[in-house]
Amino acid sequence: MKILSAPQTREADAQTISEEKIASEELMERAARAFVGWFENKFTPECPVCIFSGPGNNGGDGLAVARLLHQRLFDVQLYLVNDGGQTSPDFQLNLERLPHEVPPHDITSKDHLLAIPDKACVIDALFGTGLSRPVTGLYADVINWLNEYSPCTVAIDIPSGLYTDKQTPAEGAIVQAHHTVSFELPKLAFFLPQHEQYVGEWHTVPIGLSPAYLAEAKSNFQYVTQKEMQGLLKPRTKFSHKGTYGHALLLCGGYGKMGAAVLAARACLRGGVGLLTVQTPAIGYDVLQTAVPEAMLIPDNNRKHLSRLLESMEKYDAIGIGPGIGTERLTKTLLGQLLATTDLPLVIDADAINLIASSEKLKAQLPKGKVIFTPHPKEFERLVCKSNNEYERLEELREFCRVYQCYMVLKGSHSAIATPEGDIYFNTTGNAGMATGGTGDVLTGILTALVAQGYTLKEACLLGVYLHGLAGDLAKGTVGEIALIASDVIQHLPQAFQQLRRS
Ligand SMILES: NC(=O)C1=CN([C@@H]2O[C@H](COP(=O)(O)OP(=O)(O)OC[C@H]3O[C@@H](n4cnc5c(N)ncnc54)[C@H](O)[C@@H]3O)[C@@H](O)[C@H]2O)[C@H](O)CC1
Ligand SMILES: [K+]
Repeated sequence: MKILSAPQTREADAQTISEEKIASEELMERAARAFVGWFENKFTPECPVCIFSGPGNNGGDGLAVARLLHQRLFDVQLYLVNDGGQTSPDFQLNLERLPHEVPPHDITSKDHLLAIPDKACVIDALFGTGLSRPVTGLYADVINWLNEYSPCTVAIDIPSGLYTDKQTPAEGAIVQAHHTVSFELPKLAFFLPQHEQYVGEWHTVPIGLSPAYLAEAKSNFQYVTQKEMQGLLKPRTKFSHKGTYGHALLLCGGYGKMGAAVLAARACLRGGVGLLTVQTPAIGYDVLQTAVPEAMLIPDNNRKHLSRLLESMEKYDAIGIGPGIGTERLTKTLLGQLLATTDLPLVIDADAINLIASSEKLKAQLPKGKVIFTPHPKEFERLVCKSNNEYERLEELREFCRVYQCYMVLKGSHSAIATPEGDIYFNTTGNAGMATGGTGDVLTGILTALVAQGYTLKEACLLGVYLHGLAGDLAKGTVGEIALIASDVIQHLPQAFQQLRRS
């Protein structure tokens, strides 16, 4: 699903109004009703509501919400914050529609701010997508005060002060919302970890924006939905056999790091691969054969580290390399030989990324259109570069994938999947419990399995990352976030496949 920029949101708005031949105030009413529908599911009328409206249409939404919540028996206090600027026509209209039981209180100085009741919910309707400069002055005073004293803040459309699709200048104040209820689609800003403290939990509510506009709009940013992922999942056919689902080769493990190999191998098998061969240092022989009996094992000549590339790779369909391999010189040589000789698709993770990061020669050997990298932010920094903020990092990510014609999964709370064409997809499954050792090895196993089964590299990235997160979410349901370990993710993969198939 596309993510729109702030100007595109305005265009979508305008096209909807013209196609449906409605007045803009009607779209605002729809938006307010959609917000109130969400709000009523979350809060009861026992909860006092304080609404802070700014001068534009986001403020107008706040006024309409005040009226609708009052009709639904909520106790509403309404504050109009204005430093002397113009108000929008739809703001004016909704001001006139307010019932007399909801008198607006003007806030034109911070001295006008009144204490917020302990159990109140604050609705932030100061600014939305029309924010045109960093928030300072009176508005910043109000935002800073809300951030300090509001027990619970729900932002309408976007936390006020946060830019929709670019870096917010450091001097701008930003609301720290607990919930953000965005109209129709999430904003790009919601997917960046640097904004977690502002966005809180985000939700979307449909307001019927023009489907034609949404279909035609060009955007390099998308987010992954369950429906799209369900469409990617291939069914198994009755007359299939293990050969139908590919043969994966995993190069992983090292002295003291055999766990990484076990996790990757188990995840690869649970990812649906037909056959799996694992090459590990000799020391891993007993470990792998005992822990993962379904996998075939080729021990390396070297006891502790991978050192020798297999002579023939013909029977394999995909190779995963990296978990637990270390950065020994011999292993680096093996990786160089692999990059230079193979025409198989490669999933490159962990120390294999670090090895490539340390060598321009290895980077130059990367086969075009054949590689998926799966770095976490530190590995990304080594492989690509450091960035000043997460927007800059997204640009660096796109550029790297374009130059090297590769795919990359930048792991994080909304993992970003970049393609050689310059598109970035944000994943929507997963949870903080997955921030634990070994979950990356699990992802490598899943991706390798999907590529071996014939999914394109892009499909494998999207589906694999989605399923990995979904399995993590299901695991959270049984063990919670704190105690969750990588093996729990593997254990819940079967359920994740089943849930996606059924959904
Ligand atoms: N399609 C939709 O999603 C719908 C969105 N709606 C809501 O409308 C806002 C966007 O409204 P807009 O009037 O364009 O912008 P804002 O309310 O965000 O603010 C504009 C207002 O504020 C002034 N301003 C901008 N930046 C600053 C600043 N830093 N300091 C002070 N003043 C500032 C600017 O000059 C204007 O006067 C969207 O988010 C939704 O909430 C509609 O309800 C319909 C559907
Ligand atoms: K807002």
